[in-house]
Amino acid sequence: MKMAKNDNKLKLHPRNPHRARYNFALLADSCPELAPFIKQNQYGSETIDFANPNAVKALNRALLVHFYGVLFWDIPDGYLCPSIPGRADYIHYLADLLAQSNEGQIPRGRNIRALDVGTGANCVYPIIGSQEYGWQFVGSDVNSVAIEAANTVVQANSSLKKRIKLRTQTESSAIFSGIWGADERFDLTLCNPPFHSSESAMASENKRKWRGLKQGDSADKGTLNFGGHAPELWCDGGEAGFITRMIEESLSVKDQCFWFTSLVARKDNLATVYQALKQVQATQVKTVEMAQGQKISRFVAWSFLDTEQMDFWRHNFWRK
Ligand SMILES: C[S@@+](CC[C@H](N)C(=O)[O-])C[C@H]1O[C@@H](n2cnc3c(N)ncnc32)[C@H](O)[C@@H]1O
Repeated sequence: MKMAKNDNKLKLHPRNPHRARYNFALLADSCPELAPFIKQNQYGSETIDFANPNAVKALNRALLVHFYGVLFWDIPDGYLCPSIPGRADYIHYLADLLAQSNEGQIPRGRNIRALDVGTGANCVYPIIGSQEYGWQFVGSDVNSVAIEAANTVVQANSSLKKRIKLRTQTESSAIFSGIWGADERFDLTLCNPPFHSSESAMASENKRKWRGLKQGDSADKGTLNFGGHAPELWCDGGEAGFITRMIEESLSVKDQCFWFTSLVARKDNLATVYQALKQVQATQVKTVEMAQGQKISRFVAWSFLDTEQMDFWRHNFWRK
């Protein structure tokens, strides 16, 4: 089992455009609604109040318009307002993963198809992936309100409309079944799984994080998930349970995907994930570490294809 490590753990991916400090003046030029939230911190630098969900939402809108040309983006009240820099990192490391099987070249364009499991109302992974690399995305979610909100964003932006489709998962315990067409191929699947195992576990963890935020921890790059509608953030079995179900289901579409991947936020869950991958006899398994603000995150990637099948795949599907 290979463990890919970053040279500098606290830095975002080299291609991540959010590596530099936020230039708030430039961002407010692109999105004037950010301006009223900009203030000076104790060192005289411009910042916003990262504990204020409206300020974080305005920052996200500014980042999405400035870096990704997304002219309209919104989420319903209480839904997950993601940290854009961290989400972008996962996409760039996925591009590297594909490049490793493509003579170092990142495959770009509409031939590359990705499935974002649990895309949420924010639809941020498909937005970043389609704008950075031209990939096509299907975003799935069990929450129909989230799917409707994501679809409103996609339909409002002509650059997204051609590349992103949304599908509702009607069976809450299913991951791929009901979403993945009989002959459908995906080059990648990605997922930021529901993390907590119950609503009460989520409430106590959030309380702890908010206390930390008020004391100034990890506020600068917006590493916390602001908002977050309860069912977005928890499921039976928590993160480990969700990923285990995904691994089990991946077996049924094993020849229709190049790399399956999922974030694993809690390091302690890796052992369970590796055990599940052993059970299904995945041919290749990689763990890729990423820096997300102050903490290290990671995703696990698995495939049922061997290198010969991967060569066949890229010649057939990526070179058209
Ligand atoms: C932690 S949120 C991630 C949202 C978004 N991708 C992000 O990173 O901000 C997890 C998402 O998974 C969705 N979800 C839960 N069970 C699911 C399932 N079986 N299939 C698809 N989505 C599911 C939730 O509704 C929620 O939107």
